[in-house]
Amino acid sequence: MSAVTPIVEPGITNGTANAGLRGLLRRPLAVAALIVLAVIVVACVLAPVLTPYQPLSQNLNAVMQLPSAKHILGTDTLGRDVYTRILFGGRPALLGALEAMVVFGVIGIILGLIAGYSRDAVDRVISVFVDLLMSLPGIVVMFAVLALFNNNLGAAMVTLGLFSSGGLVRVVRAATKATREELYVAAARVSGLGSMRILLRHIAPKLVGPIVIQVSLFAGIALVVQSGLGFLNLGVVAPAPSWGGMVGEASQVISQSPWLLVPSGGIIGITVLALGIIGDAVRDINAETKSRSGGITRKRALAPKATAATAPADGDALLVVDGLRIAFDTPRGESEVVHGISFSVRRGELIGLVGESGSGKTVTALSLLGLLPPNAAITSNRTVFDGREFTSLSKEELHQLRGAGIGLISQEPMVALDPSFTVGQQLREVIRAHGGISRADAHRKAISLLEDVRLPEPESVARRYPHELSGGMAQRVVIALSLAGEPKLLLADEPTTALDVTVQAEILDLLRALRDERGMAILLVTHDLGVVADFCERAVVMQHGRIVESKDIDQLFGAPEHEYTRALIAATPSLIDLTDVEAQNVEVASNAR
Ligand SMILES: Nc1ncnc2c1ncn2[C@@H]1O[C@H](COP(=O)(O)OP(=O)(O)OP(=O)(O)O)[C@@H](O)[C@H]1O
Repeated sequence: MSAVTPIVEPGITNGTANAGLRGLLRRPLAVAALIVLAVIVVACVLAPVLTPYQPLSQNLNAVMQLPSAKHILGTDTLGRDVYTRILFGGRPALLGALEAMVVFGVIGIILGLIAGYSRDAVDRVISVFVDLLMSLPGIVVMFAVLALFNNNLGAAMVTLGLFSSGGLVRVVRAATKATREELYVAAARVSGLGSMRILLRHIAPKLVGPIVIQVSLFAGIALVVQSGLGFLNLGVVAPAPSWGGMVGEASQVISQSPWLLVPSGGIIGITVLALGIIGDAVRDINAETKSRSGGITRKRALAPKATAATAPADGDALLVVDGLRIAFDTPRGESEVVHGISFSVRRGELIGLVGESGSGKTVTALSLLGLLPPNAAITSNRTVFDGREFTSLSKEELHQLRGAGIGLISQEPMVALDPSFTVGQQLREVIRAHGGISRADAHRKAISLLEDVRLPEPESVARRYPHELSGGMAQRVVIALSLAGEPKLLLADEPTTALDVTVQAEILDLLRALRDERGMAILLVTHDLGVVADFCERAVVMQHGRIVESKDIDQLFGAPEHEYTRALIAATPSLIDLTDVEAQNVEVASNAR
């Protein structure tokens, strides 16, 4: 066991220090906690000018007095002014907590950043060091240090900070690992920026939220430990004032003067509470920032607008989208990006939604799952999935649909995996969320899903953290996660964009094989006509938020009608030969008829 294990937040912030401070100032409770903390710190620092008494001066004629105008918090067993002793006693308490916090923060942040950013050997060495720190009984070591260093409180607090820093190293390491996989970090690396600059400029600011949470929570813990030492008359030795020592003295005379426990215990409680409130507020701000930037928020429902689009016939369609419009509320006003599109997906069909960047493919797909950010307004005449009209579904039903009826594979597999949990833990969590089964059954199903997505050594993969996977493996894990709810429709948003060419082909082969085995439909969102030609049976072509053409693949490539489709084909050189062949096929077929 480590000295103190801070609470590990799996979330990773995208917030900046400024946004965090603004968020704090918008929360009255957090502002009150900040003010209380500031007043306590300033009062302790300015103690000599805020009180006419000395902390050690005794008056045996006025012992254990209740608060009065002369002694606003009363006097103790030796007639010393309690208010004065609290002010002076706060100095070692706050200084000790600060020392522990600095050591905790510096070691946690530096080692976490280095471990998270470097690969292999350095990461492994730091991880072993952290494991070692966390396995040693830090509190016992702290007592040994006190004995060794002649009751030196500073040395004890440094020891506490060091032995508690393992948890922070892990949090920062996981957050750094996730952030370093972001596309913009890769781009910065490719553009020749040095590691130190990338770490300080691109990664460290993203970690401010989790670090502030951990450090503020630890500060409270350090203060309690420091007070505990004072209570045991260690570190700050009587008659010198310390908050813990004052609690100890008050508890000895609790039957004669119960009041004495109030100011000494109260100041510790108030300070720890203020630190806790600040930590909680930062955690809330962090979660809000994350959900805003991650866009995992339910869509804003509006009344459907009339549309000129023709409603597709349901027939044996699994999904029917009729007159879908998507608009974003932006600082420049409302901007409609999808203008009343209609299309359908048949059961078990491999269908492509294709178009250039910005044509509205992704927002169309995400709108089906309610995954657009809150500034999106979605309207449609009708959206029917598996015979059920979306607008008739309650929040809970729509939530169940996500993952169960419709699965999602995102562009960036690493973004879809939580860096703080192993593959097995994440799979088990999703499996158990879908069907209340036992842990052991969930584990068996997780392994079988990993086998289904053709991952070798599934047991070993299940034990790994996301950062221990290659891009192709991570995408297979994401596919396994999306299969956990046995969806009827899989939305695959550019599932191969982040992968190299050979892995891309393997992932597409896997998706095709899974469709054959499970009979689910796959809606592939892509800008790559080559992928569409290779994978899909039918394609819907989008341009500027409108569908310009929707056809079976042979027809689309053989006889493209719209000039935009022709331009897209012409811009994909590998397809030009294919279209010649397809054109001949279409011609032969029509001659035969
Ligand atoms: N949160 C948002 N706020 C405002 N506009 C947005 C938001 N998200 C997307 N858009 C706009 O919606 C339009 C369609 O975006 P979408 O991501 O669907 O394009 P896409 O066809 O998938 O392109 P890409 O392949 O580059 O992702 C774009 O003009 C984009 O700027």
